Amino acid sequence: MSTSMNQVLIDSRGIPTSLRFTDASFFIEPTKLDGHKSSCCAGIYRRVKCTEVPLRNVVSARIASGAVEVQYLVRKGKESRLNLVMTSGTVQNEDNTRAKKWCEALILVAYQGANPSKNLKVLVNPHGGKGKGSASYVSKVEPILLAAGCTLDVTYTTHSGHAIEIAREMKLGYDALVIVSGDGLIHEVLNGINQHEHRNQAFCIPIAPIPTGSGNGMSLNLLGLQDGLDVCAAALNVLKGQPLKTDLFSFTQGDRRLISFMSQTIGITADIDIETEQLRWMGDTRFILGYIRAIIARKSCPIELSMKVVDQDKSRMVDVLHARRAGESPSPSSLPSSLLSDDKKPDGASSSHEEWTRFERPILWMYAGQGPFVSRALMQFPVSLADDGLIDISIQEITSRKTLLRAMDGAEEGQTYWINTNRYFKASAYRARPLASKGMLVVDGEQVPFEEFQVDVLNGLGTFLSPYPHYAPEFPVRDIQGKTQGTSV
Ligand SMILES: Nc1ncnc2c1ncn2[C@@H]1O[C@H](COP(=O)(O)OP(=O)(O)OP(=O)(O)O)[C@@H](O)[C@H]1O
Repeated sequence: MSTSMNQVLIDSRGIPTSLRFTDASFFIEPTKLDGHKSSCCAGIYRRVKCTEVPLRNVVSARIASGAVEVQYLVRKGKESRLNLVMTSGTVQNEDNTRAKKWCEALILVAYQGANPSKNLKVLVNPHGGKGKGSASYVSKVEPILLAAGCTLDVTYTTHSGHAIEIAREMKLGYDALVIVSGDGLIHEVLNGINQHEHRNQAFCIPIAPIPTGSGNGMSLNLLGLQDGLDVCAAALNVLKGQPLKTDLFSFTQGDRRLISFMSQTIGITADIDIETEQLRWMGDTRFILGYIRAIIARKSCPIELSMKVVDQDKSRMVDVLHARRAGESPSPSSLPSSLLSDDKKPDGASSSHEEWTRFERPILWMYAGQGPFVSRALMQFPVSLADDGLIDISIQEITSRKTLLRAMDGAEEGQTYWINTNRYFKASAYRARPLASKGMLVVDGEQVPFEEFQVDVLNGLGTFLSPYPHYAPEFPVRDIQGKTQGTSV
């Protein structure tokens, strides 16, 4: 029997079990005597069932009262969500000191040398999404964070705007801000940080969303489609994620300045958010219902829109995205000159990204922002990069009801789609002004009166925890006709 440093033998409820790890996985291998009872055969073991756990899913390993305890996250089935489980057993043929060393060695590789015991500020919104934030936090998230030995400073928000106050006054010593809610609370936290006495330092504390809101766009962008709505996967990201720098946006309207981290939207897409507020209990289905309602009404949105356009060629945007994912360095300040060549100038107008270009056509909606998903059913910015210094602007010109409804092909459970809007731009800034009666626009879920405003990019000011060096990979993209545009955009 191997007694290598990477293995210990335990007695797990009467079953001799080997625990070992490699560079990639942790293995639990129950063993039993191969048909013999004689002690002379005690060394001959037959493996009965082996469990392999990715090392990343290992949360804790320790010795407690002479027993080894390892906690880790596993899925019951390929498609199912993660759950925290524990394997434990008394140490066999080993002394406690060696088993303790084994636990330390496992944690060292499972955390790649990082400290598992983080100092965390946790904000829980009991009101977000279907109202299950508190229950999910207590039953699923907190046990994972405590298992890792984290120190938790938890606040349950009591009113709208509460998270702004907390973030504005918070201490700077936290390793991360854990936001148990949807995108709306992240928006509040970033706006609180923006008013912090030590703003720049506060912006460096990474934010880790735990998806208990309606849309949970940021969580989907960081964790991907499979894990983006899984609170246990998000808790694991708190422990194991690496800081990902993201652009933020400065939204200026008169004297008012807001930080936006995800999106600003005007027209039908804003109405969807506003008019389905009372359907919060439906989760993200409320957006699909709202979309159908809005398309039937098909209200136009008369605005004057000007942008500092950097690119408007979708296929080139996909190429740039792939190049960045393949490791090419970002080039926000040195955009390829080809992007600005004469044949690609927007609407034939003369343009460099320092010049304003007017978009003159009548529209149904405008969605500007970053991060592929705004909700599970809506991949609004599939070619978005986290820190390219640009804002993606998607504009739906007025078109037939039939064409618009066909976008719903992609809005099935587990499906995503790119509303193949008539126009998609990357810009360094934009301005919008209502041309008719003013309504509301929506900034990261916050309703704001639609009056003239300007948005500028704050390059790389935001920090989120992420398992990936970019937004999560492999977003399948469908266009409005339901045709696949690419599978790993
Ligand atoms: N205790 C509370 N009672 C009422 N509202 C609250 C409370 N705490 C926070 N809020 C407000 O709840 C709003 C909605 O939260 P959040 O946006 O996180 O969830 P959501 O809208 O369901 O999700 P998403 O933005 O992902 O669609 C926040 O903008 C915040 O102002």
